[in-house]
Amino acid sequence: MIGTSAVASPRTVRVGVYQNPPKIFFARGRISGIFGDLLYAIADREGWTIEPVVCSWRQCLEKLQAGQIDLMPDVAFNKPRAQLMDFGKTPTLYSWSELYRNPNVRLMSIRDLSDKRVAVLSGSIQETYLSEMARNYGIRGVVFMPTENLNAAFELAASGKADAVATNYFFGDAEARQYHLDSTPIIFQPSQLFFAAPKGRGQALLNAIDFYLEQWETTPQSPYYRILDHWKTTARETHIPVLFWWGLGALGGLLSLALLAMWVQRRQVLAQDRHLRITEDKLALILDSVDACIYIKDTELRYQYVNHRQAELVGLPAKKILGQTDDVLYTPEVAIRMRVDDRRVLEHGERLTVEEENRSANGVLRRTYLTVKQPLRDDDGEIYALCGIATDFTEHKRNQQKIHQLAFYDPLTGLPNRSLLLDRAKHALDNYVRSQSVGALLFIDLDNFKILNDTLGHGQGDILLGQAATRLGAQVRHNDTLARLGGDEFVLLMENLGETLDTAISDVENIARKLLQAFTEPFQLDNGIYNITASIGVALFSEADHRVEELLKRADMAMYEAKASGRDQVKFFNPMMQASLSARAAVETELHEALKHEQFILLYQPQVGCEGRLLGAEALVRWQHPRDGLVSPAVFIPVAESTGQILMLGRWILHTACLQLVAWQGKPEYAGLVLSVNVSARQFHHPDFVSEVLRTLDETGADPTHLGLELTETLLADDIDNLIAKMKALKARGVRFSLDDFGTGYSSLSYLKRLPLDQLKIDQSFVRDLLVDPNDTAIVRTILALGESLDLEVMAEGVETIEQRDALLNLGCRRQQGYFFGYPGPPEALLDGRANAR
Ligand SMILES: Nc1nc2c(ncn2[C@@H]2O[C@H](COP(=O)(O)O[C@H]3[C@@H](O)[C@H](n4cnc5c(=O)[nH]c(N)nc54)O[C@@H]3COP(=O)(O)O)[C@@H](O)[C@H]2O)c(=O)[nH]1
Repeated sequence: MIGTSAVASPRTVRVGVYQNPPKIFFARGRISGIFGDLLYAIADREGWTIEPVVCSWRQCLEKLQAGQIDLMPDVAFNKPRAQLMDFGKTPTLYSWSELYRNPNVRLMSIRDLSDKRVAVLSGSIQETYLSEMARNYGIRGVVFMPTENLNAAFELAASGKADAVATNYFFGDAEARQYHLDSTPIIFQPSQLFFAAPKGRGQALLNAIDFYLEQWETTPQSPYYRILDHWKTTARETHIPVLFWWGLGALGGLLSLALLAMWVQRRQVLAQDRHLRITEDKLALILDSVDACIYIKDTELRYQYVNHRQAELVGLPAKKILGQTDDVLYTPEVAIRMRVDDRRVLEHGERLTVEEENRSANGVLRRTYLTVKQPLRDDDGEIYALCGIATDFTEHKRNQQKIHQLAFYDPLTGLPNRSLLLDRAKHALDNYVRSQSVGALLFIDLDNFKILNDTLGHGQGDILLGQAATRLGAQVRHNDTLARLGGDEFVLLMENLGETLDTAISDVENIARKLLQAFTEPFQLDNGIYNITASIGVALFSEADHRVEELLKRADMAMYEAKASGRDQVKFFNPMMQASLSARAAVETELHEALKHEQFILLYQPQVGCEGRLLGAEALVRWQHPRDGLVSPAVFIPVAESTGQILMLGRWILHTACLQLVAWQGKPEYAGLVLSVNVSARQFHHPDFVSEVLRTLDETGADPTHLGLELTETLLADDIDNLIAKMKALKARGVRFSLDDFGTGYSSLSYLKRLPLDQLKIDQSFVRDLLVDPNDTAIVRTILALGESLDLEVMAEGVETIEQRDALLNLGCRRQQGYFFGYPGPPEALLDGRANAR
């Protein structure tokens, strides 16, 4: 995620480590725990080598001040410490402290601390804070028992040598169970935990740590959250970032303390405490200034206390709320839901965290609250009330939804994107394995969408895609997932189609037909209407091997079959397609060997002009397969193109053709011939294509003016300016260009005019039916006229009979190629063949 390093200086960083799991501890020679993992994640990116220095908390503090270590993790910020060491800007964790008691000791409020022995980590923030608190509250006789490490403190409390132990919540919650200590309601001092460095000597390290923390803490997928997750500190069920929980926890801790103090004061009646400095009024002031709704309800669910924010939410003054129940304040649905939750708290003593959606007082603004409800107990542990703290997290929720939307939905159509589809498909397949209820994946691809994009522009293409998504969406069942994979590709995932294959197939067929019908009406674009069709490939779950990728591949193959059969069709994946897929995979594997051992040859087919004069030849590659003999390029060129092997093969073909040209240059009868070489789109688009051709010409010494490159119309679909630039660079050296298979694809006239072409080659399909289909005659005539107006030569290919030859001559097409003049053969055969004879 991070592209640049914060400081980028490789160095050894000495880090103090002490036992305080899960935040930090030393295990197997490494620093472990949340701080440890974070530090290593940062060190990996910064090139730091971490050198752990094991020490007790106090020793670590001393070493840090003496500059014997460079970093100390897990240090709570306070002003005195800030005099002695430097802190980063971004807190690493948010925590609070808590007291854990020996089960034989009664410890319900801070007042009970009187004459108690409290074990604390020596020099810790808990020691300082508790002694200050005891002094402020006038609590006498508290004896602090400082220990070198937290485990020793817990041991003291467990063995009865101390009555309680004070520690941070992270460590305490996990350890208290092991030592059979009970947690108490006494929680205090929310704190922010940092990495600290020696005063004035570690700013660069802290900056680097801040750099990562700042970014990671605002990014849900970052290492920060992964690490917290790993140490089980995130609240998975609500997917709320851990920071939020810590913030809420800290607030909760503070408020609980305040509330508790307030109620304890009230209940312990003015009792003995003349020393109590914090009055109820002051606490109410604090509670009113907090940005959260706080309330207390008695066991009859009547409000006993509401703070200012809660009164605002309800829209009544606090005194009008007191004594009321939710039935009077909220809509019946909200009141019922609240009552159910409140009962759980009061009757079962549960501490609940619930997400609530309430309307504001004026009933218009809908806000989302994260509410913590907890029971309040008296000295005997009896529940006498509940306390609720509701934090408005509407903004957070909105942001969360935005992030989710961006991550899993396609912005153009609002449909699920590829990630969400893959996730749902995986669940669907898992479900299929369990239930055997058939499902299907339909791959929907718009026909010739590229033409729309290229001719009317991407803006119009987007409009059509949006409308297509709406039309498709209207046809699908509620529980199915319609997704957009990208471009003009949509996928429909259908589940629970029943257990018999026959019904499933007919259901899928029905839906697929409806999807095709959705395209029968023209689409309304900005400047008029546009007709388009779609092709659909279907793969059924029952046929797949339970892998999403395989299922997608099969549906994709079936979709291509639908296109090959004339488009606007539905095809189901069948084993024949699988066979062709396997054969293709075999070709791909064998091509590696073939390229390594140069198992290819070039054959040359004559191209003739007036009176059958030999003008040149087209080089056509063949694979001399050691087992299968001569293999047609129709079998292996498409595979080589899709795997990229065409790049290596193309280089060999060009090199061999150039060597042939050089051989001809020495022989007068061949010297004037032009040799045409087919170039695939992938080859041409390679950034080094031009330099490779020029280098081959230079290395072989072939005359560039006798080399022709045959490009296909598919090339014109991509970045035309780049295409023209490349052609011009080669043209400058004299290389010639033909547009092959002309008439089968689509070529915009404006493009054609800009391309530095020499020749159009009429596709053989038009020549084949020239004598029987007047349309083909018209097409050939049009291409010839086009060639004339653009000043381009026109060559017809696929001429097999004398009648075709004559018909072409009559139409004015003098340049011809085809079996009638000669089959592709060895170079010597060019002059021996019929080319000469005709
Ligand atoms: N990128 C590269 N592609 C190549 C190369 N060599 C061939 N190919 C492409 O493979 C496809 C099949 O080629 P091939 O089997 O060689 O067929 C060519 C001719 O043999 C065939 N042809 C020629 N005359 C006739 C005829 O009278 N009748 C008839 N039925 N077929 C005939 O046409 C093919 C030539 O097509 P074209 O290239 O479009 O001029 C084919 O797409 C080749 O392009 C290579 O080296 N690189």
